[in-house]
Amino acid sequence: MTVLVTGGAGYIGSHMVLNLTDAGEDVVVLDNLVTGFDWAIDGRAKFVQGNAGDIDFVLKLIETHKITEIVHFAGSIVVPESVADPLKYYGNNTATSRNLIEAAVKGGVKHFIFSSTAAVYGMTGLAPVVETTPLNPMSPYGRSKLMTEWMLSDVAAAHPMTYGVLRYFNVAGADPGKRSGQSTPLATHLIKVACQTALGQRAKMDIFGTDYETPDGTCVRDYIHVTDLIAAHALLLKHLRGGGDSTTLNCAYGQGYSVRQVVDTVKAVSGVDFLAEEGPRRPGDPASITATGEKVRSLLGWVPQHDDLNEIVQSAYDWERHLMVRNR
Ligand SMILES: NC(=O)c1ccc[n+]([C@@H]2O[C@H](COP(=O)([O-])OP(=O)(O)OC[C@H]3O[C@@H](n4cnc5c(N)ncnc54)[C@H](O)[C@@H]3O)[C@@H](O)[C@H]2O)c1
Ligand SMILES: O=c1ccn([C@@H]2O[C@H](COP(=O)(O)OP(=O)(O)O[C@H]3O[C@H](CO)[C@@H](O)[C@H](O)[C@H]3O)[C@@H](O)[C@H]2O)c(=O)[nH]1
Repeated sequence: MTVLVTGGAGYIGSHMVLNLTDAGEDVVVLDNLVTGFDWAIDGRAKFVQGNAGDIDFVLKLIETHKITEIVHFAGSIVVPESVADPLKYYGNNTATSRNLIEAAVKGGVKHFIFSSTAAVYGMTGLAPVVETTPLNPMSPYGRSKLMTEWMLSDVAAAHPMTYGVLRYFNVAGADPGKRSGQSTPLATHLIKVACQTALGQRAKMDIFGTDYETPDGTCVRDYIHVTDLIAAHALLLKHLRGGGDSTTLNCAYGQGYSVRQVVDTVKAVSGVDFLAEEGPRRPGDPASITATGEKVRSLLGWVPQHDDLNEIVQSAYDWERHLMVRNR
């Protein structure tokens, strides 16, 4: 059994690679390094640089390395960028995934795990969503991911491949052993940006929108530690290998935090009272999105170990400091 991890040089994918290699699995990473880093790929995995949407290239990889499962992280991930440049997202998310799935079917891959997103739900109100909540994505990013979910469902009905879709909520934090973390210097994620500001890498940060219908007027998100998220992937892989049915699961804790709460937590953890300027809304942002995570707990026996905002922020902050030293 060899697992192909697309996007394994990126933030979340590199943590999946560590989880698999720590468990003694054979892993091939396919990444074009557009946002990822080769140094983030664990040395026990084989790295191939290339495009996950190149059918012939991927098919050859599948045959050469006897790939039995694909965990597909590769893609473009910034919600406001998808509003400004939708074709990039329909290209690198929907079309790339379509080609990768074709290669998987042609190569006889048994199981396929896909990184989907909370953004498939869109505007949902303040109540936590469940997997059956109607899907109404409000950004091209969310729609580009939902189309891949639909393709997987159709393909698995027609071919002998099972799949797992994991809808991630807001991922943050780093490997406890500091082997990887969110490393993109221009990342747009709130916790990353706030940590960079606390460390003086940015003169200030912006709070995008203070007039939302939420308790303090700023957007609410369900932040999940990357280690817990990857544990859900490992359990899902086990489920599929054991003959479990294809499934779609929210990955979240069921606890929402506002932008202001996150900024305050980063200030408390870092001890720095940095400047967070209130500004207009950012395009494509839903006001609030949280999920209970009940299905992933009951189906896979997932038990989060790091569901504490202070711990998540501390982990992200420690990684940011580590990166500063590393990049000096
Ligand atoms: N970060 C989050 O909070 C979050 C939340 C929900 C879903 N996701 C999804 O998780 C996945 C991983 O996100 P991330 O935060 O690790 O992002 P990332 O940008 O760090 O990682 C993406 C990786 O994919 C690679 N890549 C991109 N396009 C490729 C292509 N066509 N062929 C080969 N490699 C390619 C990049 O070089 C990078 O290494 C994405 O699919 C994203 O949509 C992320
Ligand atoms: O400098 C910043 C950055 C973000 N925000 C706000 O913080 C919230 C969270 O934003 P961000 O961290 O960029 O995450 P999302 O836009 O919610 O998207 C992330 O989380 C989604 C799942 O919920 C994933 O699908 C996306 O890939 C991932 O980027 C939003 O309200 C932003 O407007 C700010 O106010 N200031």
